[in-house]
Amino acid sequence: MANVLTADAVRDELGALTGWSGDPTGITRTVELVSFPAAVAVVDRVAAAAEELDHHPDIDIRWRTLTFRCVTHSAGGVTRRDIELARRIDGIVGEAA
Ligand SMILES: C[C@H](O)[C@H](O)[C@H]1CNC2=NC(N)=NC(=O)C2=N1
Repeated sequence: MANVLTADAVRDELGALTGWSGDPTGITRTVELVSFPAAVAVVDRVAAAAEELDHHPDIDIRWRTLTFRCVTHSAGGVTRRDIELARRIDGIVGEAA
């Protein structure tokens, strides 16, 4: 359970993110884009950010709706790496169509 955040810490971090919910087992955000290509373009940019961070979200793609889930699989819970990835995803989504 190395560096997995407590429930209180996750709650505090969620307050500074946009539209995320969850707990120490994982944090999730669902967004709707204007089209399927726009959603896939967001996924492509998130993929680049994930590679930069070497930290990858679980991604569910359903037409224009994307659901991102962040958890540090090797730690078995939410760590600071997930918070940073979520912050990067918020930036990408905020700039999207
Ligand atoms: C070797 C590489 O650093 C690890 O496999 C990384 C890759 N991306 C990852 N992403 C996530 N979400 N959890 C991990 O434990 C993880 N581990």
